[in-house]
Amino acid sequence: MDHFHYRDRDLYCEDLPAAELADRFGTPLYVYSASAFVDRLAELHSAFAALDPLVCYSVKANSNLGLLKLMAGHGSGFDVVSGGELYRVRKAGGAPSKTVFAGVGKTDEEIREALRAGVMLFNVESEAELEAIDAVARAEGVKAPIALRVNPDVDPKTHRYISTGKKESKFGMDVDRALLAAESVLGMRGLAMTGLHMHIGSQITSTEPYAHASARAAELVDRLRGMGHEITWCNMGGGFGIDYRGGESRPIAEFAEVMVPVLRETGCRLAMEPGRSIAGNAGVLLSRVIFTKQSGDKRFVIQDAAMNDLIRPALYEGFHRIWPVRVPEGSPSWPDDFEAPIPGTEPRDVVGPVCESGDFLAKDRALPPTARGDLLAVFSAGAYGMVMASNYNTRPRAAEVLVQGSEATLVRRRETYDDLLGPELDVPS
Ligand SMILES: Cc1ncc(COP(=O)(O)O)c(C=O)c1O
Ligand SMILES: N[C@@H](CCCC[NH3+])C(=O)O
Repeated sequence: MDHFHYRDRDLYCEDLPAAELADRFGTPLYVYSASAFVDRLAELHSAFAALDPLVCYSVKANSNLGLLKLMAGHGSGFDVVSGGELYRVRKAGGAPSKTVFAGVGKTDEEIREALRAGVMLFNVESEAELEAIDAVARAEGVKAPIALRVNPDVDPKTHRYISTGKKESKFGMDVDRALLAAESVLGMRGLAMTGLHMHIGSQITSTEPYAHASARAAELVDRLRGMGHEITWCNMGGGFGIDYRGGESRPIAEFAEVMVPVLRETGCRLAMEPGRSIAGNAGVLLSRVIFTKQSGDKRFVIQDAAMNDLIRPALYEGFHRIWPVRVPEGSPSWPDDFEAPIPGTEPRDVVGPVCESGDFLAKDRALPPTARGDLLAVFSAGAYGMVMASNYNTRPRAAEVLVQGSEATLVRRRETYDDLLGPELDVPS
């Protein structure tokens, strides 16, 4: 099922018209399709079934409590990178025993909390971190289950800001260092190395880097076992790319095709940490046009979603398809190709109200004529959208709504100005 689709000229999320959601909950508004989350989880499970997989949904992509609850209810595990994310997972009823904890800078306090919660694996990113976890675990009288995060030195051919598996990355350890570290783990009483971890980057749209990484992983599992480590988990991270423009992603089954035969040889269970490939196309951001204007030859659409709501265009030159919620006559209800000329459109910059020239959602984008009050939909906004939102310009963060069939549940209300005062303290005069 196509979770977001046009019926005639109106955008729907599952069985609900997007315009109705915008009227009911206000804009800007993040709209998520529950079925999109659940279907994608099922697709991952079935593609990798031969490896008895545990999908650890990467909370950083979208940490809305309602969504975490939905995922936990469907048996998902979680990938967290902070004490805060672990706290949210637990609040949502997620099982720590299905939760992996990554991050290059875990504090002793976070390590202790995670140990007490009983996380499934710490993904360890440096020698210094091994020592820290060992010390905390011994003080707690337990053994911490760990996996070394190894950089297989493959180029994932993605944006440089979201490439992580190269030798020179701040994440993980290169293979040689990891092997030395693995030797030293044998002498650490607070650690039990039960897994191997890799994550090579994000928004990866070819299978080749995964084929390389899987081969390296299989080799390494052998070597670690040779040293005496009982490796039972192979965690290949996240990173599967999605369609932002349309047509660039690969089906999950194609990634599985290159990974499964290699990893099956290890006899390990597969853990994975998909974020974007689950959440990305399960969400859209709805906005309402405030004004239109022309400056020189440029036409601007000023709408109420800004860089504080969705920073990907400003930060990574991220491309998000934008199309009216109700498409006017004379334009296609859904263009086949957003980068080719589209009849009934003119190039426009879609910008927000924030006081920065970098506050844009799209530049020179083909859009049908729009007027004050019209609604726009910004697609593929379910991952790294709301989680990266801020209150810049003292703008309340958007509401989030979860749609299932013809039911809409508000899973986060729009912030009020009072919410924005937060824990800030009045300075005594
Ligand atoms: C260690 C780790 N796991 C999982 C993810 C999730 O990646 P993605 O959203 O691309 O699936 C990331 C982010 O790149 C990550 O750094
Ligand atoms: N925030 C990035 C992805 C970060 C990947 C996290 N390791 C994006 O929006 O594309």
